[in-house]
Amino acid sequence: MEGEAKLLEEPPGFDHARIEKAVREILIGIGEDPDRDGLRETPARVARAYAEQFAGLRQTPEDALTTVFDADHEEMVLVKDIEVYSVCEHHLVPFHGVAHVGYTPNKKGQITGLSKLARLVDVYARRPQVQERLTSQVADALMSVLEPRGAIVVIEAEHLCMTMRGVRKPGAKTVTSAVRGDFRDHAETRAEAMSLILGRY
Ligand SMILES: Nc1nc2c(ncn2[C@@H]2O[C@H](COP(=O)(O)OP(=O)(O)OP(=O)(O)O)[C@@H](O)[C@H]2O)c(=O)[nH]1
Ligand SMILES: [Zn+2]
Repeated sequence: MEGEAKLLEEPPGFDHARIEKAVREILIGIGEDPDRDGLRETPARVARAYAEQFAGLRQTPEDALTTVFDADHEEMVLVKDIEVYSVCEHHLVPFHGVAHVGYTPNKKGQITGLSKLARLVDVYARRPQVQERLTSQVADALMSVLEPRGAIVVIEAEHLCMTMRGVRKPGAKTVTSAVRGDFRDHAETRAEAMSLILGRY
């Protein structure tokens, strides 16, 4: 699948004990005392938080796009401003922003539940990511599961690794897009989607 991350064939089950052990080591590594009151439960808390933040590693797009309806609608469907939280794979710190996800139903007029598009974003956002891959994975998954005539995904995000550390440029926004099918082939369809995304309609 285009843009698909190279993951382990079968990602192992989530290993709480291993994460707890590693977080304890990190605390020691930064010069902290992992046995002091405030930190004693931290390794277990981090493991629970990671189980949630990285739940997408154990999910497939089919888990998200569970509902497909037949509707007499072949025009564009776009859900914009879907809040997205992910974690950059370089520094394991968050990047967050909004995703806009659209598609044009196939000739059979098959559509999916609107919430399912947001769930699909989460399947890929809840993994160590780069924004570019997240964007194309959502577009490719939509194409392969729903088989629409086209798909468009635009993500606007701020990366905390550029804000709170490193180059320290708060406010810098990264915009990525992936267009498939008729959004790639027809400039007018793409322009219509972009004007809906930008609120110029
Ligand atoms: N293309 C892309 N780059 C990203 C993303 N998230 C973080 N990065 C970048 O990944 C790069 C990693 O660069 P390195 O030079 O290996 O790491 P570093 O020394 O911590 O880099 P600085 O962040 O510049 O301090 C940085 O330029 C980050 O801004 C992303 O989603 N997409
Ligand atoms: Zn980063």
